[in-house]
Amino acid sequence: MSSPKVTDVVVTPVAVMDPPLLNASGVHQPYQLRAVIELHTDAGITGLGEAYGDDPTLANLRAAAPFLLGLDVFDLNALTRRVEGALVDGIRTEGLTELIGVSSREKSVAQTVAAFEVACYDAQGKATGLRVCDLLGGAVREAVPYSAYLFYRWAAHPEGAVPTGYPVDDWGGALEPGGIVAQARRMVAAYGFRSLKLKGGVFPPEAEAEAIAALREAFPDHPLRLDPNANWSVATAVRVAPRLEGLLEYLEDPTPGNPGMAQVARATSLPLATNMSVTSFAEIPEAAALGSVSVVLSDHHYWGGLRASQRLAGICETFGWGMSMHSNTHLGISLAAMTHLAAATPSLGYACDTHSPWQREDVVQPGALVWSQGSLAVPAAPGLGVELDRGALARLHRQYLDCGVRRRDDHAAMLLADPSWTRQAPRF
Ligand SMILES: O=C([O-])C(=O)C[C@H](O)[C@@H](O)C(=O)[O-]
Ligand SMILES: [Mg+2]
Repeated sequence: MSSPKVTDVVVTPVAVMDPPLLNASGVHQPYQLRAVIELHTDAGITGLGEAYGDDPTLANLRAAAPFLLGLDVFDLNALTRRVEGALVDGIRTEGLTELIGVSSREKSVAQTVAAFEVACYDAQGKATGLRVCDLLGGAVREAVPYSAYLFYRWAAHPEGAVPTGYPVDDWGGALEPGGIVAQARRMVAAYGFRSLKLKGGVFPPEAEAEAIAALREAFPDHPLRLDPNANWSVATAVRVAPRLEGLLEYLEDPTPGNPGMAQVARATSLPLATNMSVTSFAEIPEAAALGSVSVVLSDHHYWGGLRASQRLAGICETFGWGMSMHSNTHLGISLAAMTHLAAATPSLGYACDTHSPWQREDVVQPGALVWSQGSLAVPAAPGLGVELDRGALARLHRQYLDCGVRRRDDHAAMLLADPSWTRQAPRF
């Protein structure tokens, strides 16, 4: 078999409708942006990848694309070298959102490599007839558990934020414990999720602790998580965390930075998890020295891809840290990649996050990703096991061109509803 070589790289930005989900930064915009990557090869095989679709990410993907021509899709070290070489000058380092930690040059390179690496793996699988999880060392689980991602939310985006005819979803608002429990009941009934994660940092911690208590009462056996996205001061977190002991499987990013997280860790028996204070290899030594975290949420989109995520898994094992998986709004290509990675990573023991239940649009053909009892079966077809829906891709690209959103900005979206709103970090 001769290895497929890249002959063309196509990066297509798309916009997908997103509900008004509240978080520490504000509220989700009516559209979230993604980029679909197609690596065409001389073997007639096309590898698929998916990345954020904001302007800085697109600029980096497009800067790297010409350097990939002729790349052997099996030569992932060459991929990294080529992307690093392409981004020497003019790299865009603005982060997607403060909710996934600080931005850096290293992280922007890692994001760009990751997007293309997934597409290379998809092409490798299609060339060999193997699934991506098999290329990653073999599946240790054929069904990957995910958690229900619960959000405080409004029923609809504020007036003026959406074009005429923008369809309101049927989830309704959820601004107090009863609404969160109802949301959880619907999600658990539809998907069978076991772990339940509440996105916090929206209301005062006592109110969010009440929502957790209500979830515990309604779901006595479901592991629970709360993620205030670093919107609590150290003092607040030290006061509130002990009250959550016995209720949560972990508390995610109560407060910013490893030094603050370490103070909280000393004040509670709760495991502290993070996708904010440890989001790159450079941040690991500080976390290990301070003892700030005991669970790391991987995310192949910014850790540098599937191989880098497995490297992270090894480091987590060394330090005795648990591993979970973070999610931003994503489509089916990323969901397939997350599922293959989790299937092939033995120590990824916690149910992964996914925004899937909130998405109403996708670029992949239906049928490959099947939910059962809160888990996704690893797709059976070679590569990632998902196929592009070209009609949907064209429609969602048109939506991107028309919607005017070019960067994620939850703060600006919140200001539309409340012009007096100010971002304080941490707020509580
Ligand atoms: O676990 C997390 O921190 C996230 O998933 C960050 C995301 O950006 C989430 O908060 C969101 O989409 O609002
Ligand atoms: Mg988080």
